[in-house]
Amino acid sequence: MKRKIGIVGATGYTGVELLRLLVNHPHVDITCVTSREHAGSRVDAMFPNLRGYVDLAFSAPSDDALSACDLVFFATPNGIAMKSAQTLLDAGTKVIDLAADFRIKDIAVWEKWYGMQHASPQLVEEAVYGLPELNRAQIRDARLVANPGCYPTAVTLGLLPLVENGLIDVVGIIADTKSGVSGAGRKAEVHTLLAEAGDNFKAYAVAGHRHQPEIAQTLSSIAGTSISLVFVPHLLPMIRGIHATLYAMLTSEADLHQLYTARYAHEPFVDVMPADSHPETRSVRGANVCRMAIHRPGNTERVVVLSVIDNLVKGAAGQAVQNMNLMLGLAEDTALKQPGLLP
Ligand SMILES: NC(=O)C1=CN([C@@H]2O[C@H](COP(=O)(O)OP(=O)(O)OC[C@H]3O[C@@H](n4cnc5c(N)ncnc54)[C@H](OP(=O)(O)O)[C@@H]3O)[C@@H](O)[C@H]2O)C=CC1
Ligand SMILES: CC(=O)N[C@@H](CCC(=O)OP(=O)(O)O)C(=O)O
Repeated sequence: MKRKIGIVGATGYTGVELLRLLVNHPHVDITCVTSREHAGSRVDAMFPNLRGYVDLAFSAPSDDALSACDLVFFATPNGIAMKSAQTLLDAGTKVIDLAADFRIKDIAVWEKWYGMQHASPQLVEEAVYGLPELNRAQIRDARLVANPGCYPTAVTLGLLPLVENGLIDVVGIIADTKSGVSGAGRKAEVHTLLAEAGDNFKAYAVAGHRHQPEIAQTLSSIAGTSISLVFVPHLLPMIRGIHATLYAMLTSEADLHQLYTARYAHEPFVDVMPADSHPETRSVRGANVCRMAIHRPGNTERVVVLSVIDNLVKGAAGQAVQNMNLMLGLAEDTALKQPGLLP
């Protein structure tokens, strides 16, 4: 029997990406898609790429309607899923939040970075951080999954083998990251206008970005000690993609390429390229893949990892479907095996 799936916020960029991936999923039926602004409109009127695939209209979000689903994705701004999650879980509906409501375990830290009071602090401990390469077994048993942020996915996967093996200095790691404008969502904002973001390149949030504590939480818990990480995001004049350039100082010698290939040998959605390669964002466009390569410039103690993802796929909707497959006891790669879109 097919599982019933709901998507809250189905008119946003991650919402429509969930739709694109799930219409080809053999074991699920999308039964409820919400939008407050476009309630009553047909999905394929708004998204013609889905004509012939989806015979549904958007409805206003309602916990009653969503509770009839087996699993609900929240592809909504921060602070929305936390208001409905308890009701849905009580009704037996599993929840995956693509926003950050359940990512940070320390509620005071979350409230500081997200500027609001948490509405469901009782659920934060239970929520599983949805990075399958780290938490696969717990995700399988989870009712509530906090899908990781886009930058944290690229950065954490890029540093994981080094941190797990205690090979780098945990002070002074640098994550120099760049994102395409779809990372900012579909809502109208001046800084993502073509005339503002096009033919331009700039850093932002250097003083502090909410993904820094998310990355530090994960890496610190792996390292068993507090990690210090400088995280600098930049906005690139492209639509999809994240490129993370990660710098760390080695404290022990190891064959790093061998370490990475062994760590990710059985991971369906992590690709380690030959050492000294240069992964391109376009190679993962539309694909649920984190592609990376390891460098030791000048054979010094400095290691440089290059890690790329599509922010909307492995950075959001694709990773969410990967988590859904695990939570529903399905093959993890169902509906997710496709290469990136070149050129
Ligand atoms: N874009 C990206 O690359 C990534 C995004 N994320 C996270 O995923 C979430 C969704 O992002 P994205 O798709 O880009 O966002 P968008 O701004 O593109 O879409 C947001 C969606 O949420 C709905 N929505 C807005 N406010 C509410 C509300 N109060 N109640 C219910 N629905 C609401 C909107 O529809 P309507 O207003 O009509 O209801 C819309 O469908 C965000 O939390 C984002 O941080 C995570 C990783 C990557
Ligand atoms: C380019 C851009 O603006 N990116 C967004 C981050 C993406 C995002 O969606 O944030 P979450 O992953 O935490 O949900 C930003 O920096 O705020």
